[in-house]
Amino acid sequence: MRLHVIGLGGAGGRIVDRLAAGHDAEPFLAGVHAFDTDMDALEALDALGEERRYRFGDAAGGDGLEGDLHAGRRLGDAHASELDRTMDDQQPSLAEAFLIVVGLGGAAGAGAAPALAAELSRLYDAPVYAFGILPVPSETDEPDDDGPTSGVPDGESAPPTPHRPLAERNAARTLDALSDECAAVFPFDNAAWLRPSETLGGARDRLNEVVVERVAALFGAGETPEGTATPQQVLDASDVARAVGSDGEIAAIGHATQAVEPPDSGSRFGLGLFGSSEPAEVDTSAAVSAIETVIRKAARGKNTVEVPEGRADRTLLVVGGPPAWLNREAIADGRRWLAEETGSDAILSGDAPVPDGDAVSAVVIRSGIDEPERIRELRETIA
Ligand SMILES: Nc1nc2c(ncn2[C@@H]2O[C@H](COP(=O)(O)OP(=O)(O)OP(=O)(O)O)[C@@H](O)[C@H]2O)c(=O)[nH]1
Repeated sequence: MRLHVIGLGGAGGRIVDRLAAGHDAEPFLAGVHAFDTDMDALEALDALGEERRYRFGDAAGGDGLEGDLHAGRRLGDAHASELDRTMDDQQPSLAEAFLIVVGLGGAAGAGAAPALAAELSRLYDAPVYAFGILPVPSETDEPDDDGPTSGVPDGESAPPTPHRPLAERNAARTLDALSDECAAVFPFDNAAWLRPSETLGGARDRLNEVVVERVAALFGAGETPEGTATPQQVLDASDVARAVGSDGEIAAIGHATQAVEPPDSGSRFGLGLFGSSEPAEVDTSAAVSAIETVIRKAARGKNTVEVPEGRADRTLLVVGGPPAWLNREAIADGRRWLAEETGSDAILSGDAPVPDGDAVSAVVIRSGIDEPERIRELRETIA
């Protein structure tokens, strides 16, 4: 689908910069912008040139807002239409969906996100989704000279986790506001993805790569390069919209890939007998097993946010890979298995053929889920 992605604040900017670096040439990425009050943070971006980044909010004097969410909200309200106008050069009216990427514990991004979501919803028919990064508990801990939140001497070890005493409360408030303004919210639980020895500062590039990989896997799935055979069940923007709904519900993304031999490699299965115009053959049991494994891993592996009991009202399954590997029966079996696994009545599914691919992949979206534990913890901070 044609997606217009907006990164707000430090985290949002770094993530969309990485998305642009890895996926700029792909048709799903119709527009990318990074907006921040902090000039230095914007200048540190690599892939997004001047024309795709924009500093707003003169009142912030070119800096971040250091956690002051009220100030962030005021700036967001004052500048939402200016931010929308900044997007005009990338034809937002053609977008089939908008995705606002933002670190929920901050102030500049989290403050501006609800107002920008409201403005985009008011101006365009396309759904506005949010990808909201949840803070880690150690951000609110008091700095401790020996702990991971302290300064790190002489750059010997990983950069520290910045101290943000208001991060959890900002996140809880912003989640609520985004649920009111967005069609759906995809939380990403930094804490669940952080390894025990890591600090947020040291791990952020790795975490950002996971976010980018999932955004691309979901929103890039329906886009086949020109000249590709049409998939049997094309995934489009309305499938995603139906799966995640329009009421601001929380949704989780699972994703897995498994390497397979390209069908035209002429070795194990193809034997080199097929010309390029003939479909290559793949051993059926190998295809069935690859598809079954990848669907299970996407469903049971680590999701963007933990789903209590794995249960969901609605589930979307997208299976991708070289067309010869997309075994219809295995996909149908996978759908049945997933319906049982999630207790979903509605399982939507689609294909994402990758003609020259060397892996099969599955994306599983769960929507209509019980409240994840980490989100309950965050909400308790403002109860
Ligand atoms: N995954 C990930 N999370 C980040 C990153 N940077 C910050 N975060 C998280 O996002 C939250 C907000 O940080 P920023 O995006 O830097 O904040 P900001 O919106 O610029 O707001 P202020 O700094 O308060 O002006 C933090 O509390 C962290 O939880 C990052 O690069 N990757």
